[in-house]
Amino acid sequence: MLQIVNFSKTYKGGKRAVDGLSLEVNSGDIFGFIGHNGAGKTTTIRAIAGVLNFEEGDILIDGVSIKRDPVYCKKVTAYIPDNPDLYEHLSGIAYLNFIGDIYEVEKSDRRHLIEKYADAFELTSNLGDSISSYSHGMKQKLAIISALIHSPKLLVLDEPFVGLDPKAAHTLKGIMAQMCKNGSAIFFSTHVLEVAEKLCNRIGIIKNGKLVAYGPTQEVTGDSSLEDVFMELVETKQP
Ligand SMILES: Nc1ncnc2c1ncn2[C@@H]1O[C@H](COP(=O)(O)OP(=O)(O)OP(=O)(O)O)[C@@H](O)[C@H]1O
Repeated sequence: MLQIVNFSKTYKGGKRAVDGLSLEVNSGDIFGFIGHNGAGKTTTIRAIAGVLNFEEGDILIDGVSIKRDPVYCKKVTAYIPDNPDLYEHLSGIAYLNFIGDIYEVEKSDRRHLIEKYADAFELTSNLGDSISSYSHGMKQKLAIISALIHSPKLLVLDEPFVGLDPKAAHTLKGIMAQMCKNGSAIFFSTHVLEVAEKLCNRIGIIKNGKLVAYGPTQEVTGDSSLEDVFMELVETKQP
């Protein structure tokens, strides 16, 4: 579902944030992308989501290069940034309908999905309120619901559990597992290694823009915990 092929990104000013990254996430996978602050996670995620241009390498979603057909790729992908930027002057329900219109979600499906996910995240009674009155966590829940209502083939999340209360985090984990059972693929970054270890069937660890570990979670961790593996990889000095 997601193929990253030799992707590199150098920002203006010369910072090489990601260097020759290649990985695959298949339908049914929950892929955890782990790395220290500044490792290159958000850069990679923004490139997958089609909001960051890049020259080197390619990214394919559902077999289609985002350079060749960015509209198709955006249509089948949902992206939830770590700090969602929503239209604050809209009410929650107006925002969800706006997203539903953009993704051409049929009206009766839309109503059903909004009800289902707003109930799951306990946001139903707030949907009529202006987004400007929402707390950070409520905005994050709304962004998550807006991503789920168009049933993406690929769900991309940047630090999804930061800012969510424990119940909402639990709900999101359940929904992610269910989506993968139904054939979607999920790619998310996290600093919470226990969550990655429990939730992800595959993981990648990025260090200074390079992938230093990658594969099925159990193969990457072996007999150690993910935390031990991560600390060892991150603390090892590069030659
Ligand atoms: N717009 C930019 N211009 C220049 N350098 C940038 C820009 N955005 C990110 N960088 C640099 O690229 C590197 C990777 O940043 P990125 O945001 O991808 O890291 P990250 O792994 O998401 O970190 P964190 O865990 O702190 O969110 C960092 O050294 C950062 O300073």
